[in-house]
Amino acid sequence: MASATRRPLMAGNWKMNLNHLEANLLVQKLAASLTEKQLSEVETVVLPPYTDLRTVQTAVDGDKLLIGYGAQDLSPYPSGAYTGDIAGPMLAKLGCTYVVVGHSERRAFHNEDDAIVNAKVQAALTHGLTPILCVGEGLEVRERGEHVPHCCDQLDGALNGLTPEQVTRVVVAYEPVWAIGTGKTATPEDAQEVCGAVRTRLVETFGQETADQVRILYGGSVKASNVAAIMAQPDVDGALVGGASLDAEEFAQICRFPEHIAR
Ligand SMILES: O=C(CO)COP(=O)(O)O
Repeated sequence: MASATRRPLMAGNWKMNLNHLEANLLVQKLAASLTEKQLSEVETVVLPPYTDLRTVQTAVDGDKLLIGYGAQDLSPYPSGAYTGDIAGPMLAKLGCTYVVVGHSERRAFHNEDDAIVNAKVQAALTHGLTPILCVGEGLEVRERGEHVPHCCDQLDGALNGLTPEQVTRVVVAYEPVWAIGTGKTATPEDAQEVCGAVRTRLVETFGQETADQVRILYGGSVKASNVAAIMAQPDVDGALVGGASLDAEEFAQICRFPEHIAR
C-alpha cells in the first residue's frame, strides 16, 4: 500500500451465498459498523449474486450508504440470445461500479480462457464498469515455481489490446487458487512477490504512469487477523475477500485494517 494515489479497496465476493433478505441485512450491518471517515479512507465494496443486486441498490440508495457494489461476472455481449447470462448494461443500470472477471472458479467450472476473460474485461470497460480481473496459480504451478510467469501470462492475455488509459480503470486481483477457501493464506511476502511482478509487467507493457495508478488486490483466506500484514506490502492495495465477507463484523474489521497497522 505504498502509494498515496491508490485508495485501498476491500471487496467482498459473496460467491453463491445469501438470498436478497440476507443481503439487505448484511449491507445494513456493514454500513452501521463503519464510520464515514473509515468508509472514505478505505473503499468498501460488496459483490453479491445477481439476484441480490436490486436489493443492495435499494439499501445503498435509500440510506445513502457509502458502500459500493458490483457483480461476480458478466457476458462479453451487450444483449441477445444468451440464455442465463447477464450483460454489462444491465449491471450498469443497477448502479454497479465493479464486476469480477476471470475468477478461478469461473475459469475452472465454466472453462473460461484468457480470450473470453479479455472479451469480458473489454465489455466491462465499454459499459462503464470497473473489472476486478483475477489472476492466480494452482498448487501444481506453485510447486513447480512457475507462479510469477503464469500470473503474468494471464495478465497479458486479459489486457491484450487495451490502451494505457483503459488499463488505469482495471483492478487486478492476485488470488492463488491453493489459498482460496482453504484457510491457507499466502504469506505477505508471497502476496508481494506476485503483486510486485504484476506491477512490473504493467510498467513494461503500459508504462510507469499507468502502472502506478492500477490497484492490485490480494485474495485467498483473508481475515481480520491477517489483513494488516498483507496490506503492509508495497504493491498490495486491497483485498478480495470470500468467506470472511459473509460476516458483517468480520468484514468491517477487515475494512478497518489501518487501525492495526503500526504507525
Ligand atoms: O476467492 C476468493 C475471493 O474472490 C477468496 O475466497 P476466501 O476468502 O474464502 O478464501
